[in-house]
Amino acid sequence: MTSQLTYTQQISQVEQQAGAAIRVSDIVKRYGDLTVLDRVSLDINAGEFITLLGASGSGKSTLLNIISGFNKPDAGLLEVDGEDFTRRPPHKRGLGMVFQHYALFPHMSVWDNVAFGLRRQRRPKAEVQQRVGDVLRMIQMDHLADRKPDQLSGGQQQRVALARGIVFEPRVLLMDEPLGALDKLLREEMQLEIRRIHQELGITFIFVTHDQHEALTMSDRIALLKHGKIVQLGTPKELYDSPNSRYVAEFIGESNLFEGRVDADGFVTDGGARFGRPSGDGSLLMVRPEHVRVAASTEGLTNAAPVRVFNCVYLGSDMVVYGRTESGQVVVARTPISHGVSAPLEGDRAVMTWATEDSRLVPDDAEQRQA
Ligand SMILES: Nc1ncnc2c1ncn2[C@@H]1O[C@H](COP(=O)(O)OP(=O)(O)OP(=O)(O)O)[C@@H](O)[C@H]1O
Repeated sequence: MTSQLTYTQQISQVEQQAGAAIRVSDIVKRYGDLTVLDRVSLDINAGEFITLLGASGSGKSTLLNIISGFNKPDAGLLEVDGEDFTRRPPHKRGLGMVFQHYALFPHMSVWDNVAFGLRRQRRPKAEVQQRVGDVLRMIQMDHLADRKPDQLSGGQQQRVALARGIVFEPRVLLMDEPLGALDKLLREEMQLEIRRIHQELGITFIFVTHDQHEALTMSDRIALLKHGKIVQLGTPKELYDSPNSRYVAEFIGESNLFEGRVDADGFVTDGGARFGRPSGDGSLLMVRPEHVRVAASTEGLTNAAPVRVFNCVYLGSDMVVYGRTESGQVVVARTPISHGVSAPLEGDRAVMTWATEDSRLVPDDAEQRQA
């Protein structure tokens, strides 16, 4: 709902909302000759879960730290619910933070770790009791309140760090790779847990990760950064289905990309193959592996890429088939395993095929820059 409101409308709704709206306008950050953030602008809706995604060094943490106040921009404006926060010190911003290195006090119990900040602010005892109890119940750690951090698993420690971030009832929670130190299973469990807590609290979450899968799982919207610029902003589905450049198509999920051009009869690849004309604009035809089927012959197919199979990977529920066309292009198909269908063998000839409506035109990076 909120994503359809204008920034001004959101501001007028602030009283009823737990989360704050954030506007980043033309933020620039430089270190010497290196421009780390290059006029970044971003509107974050109140109550939204937004992820800053990008490769290492793309500027995600720098942007997050400018929002938190731990870093100062060289130019640009930061507004929180319409108020200028650009130069406001971190402790006066009222934003919660969770880092990858949870930095819990080792000599204090879980309870005391969570209560620490509130006690330092000299909040009344009853309020501290109430809030810490509520938050520990929310993160399902109330039964471990007396434990010390070294008696907890990594996932449990991260829950405590999360509790410390939300116990102040901030209107925004900033998280910098909070799951980076956890193993895959725990990470996936915590992704769902953080998503649940977001829904329960209704506050704005800004989450930094370099893991595209994590971003797709958790976010309402994703801002994909490259070299200090947001190259695409959208819902996970928008970024996955309609990437605006080769970079985005390759960063988010797996993709088959054919270089070529549209002509009167459809799409012709640089290698001379003909395919149906997909929607979109650009000189790359993209089709995701899960939309590619492996067929035995080209007969009756609009989209047919004959290949020699060079690898076939069994993934339990799915099978991934890698083929190479005569011109050397790799085409990947990911299909659910069904009984009675045998996997192609390495060295087999096969035909990779897809429905035209499952493919899409994507601008190559240079075209996207011109646009
Ligand atoms: N204090 C600093 N002095 C000089 N350069 C810095 C400083 N802090 C960050 N940088 C540089 O700024 C760029 C962006 O860093 P940032 O930490 O924002 O990237 P990131 O996308 O969060 O990467 P990562 O995923 O590796 O943490 C990097 O090239 C980094 O080396």
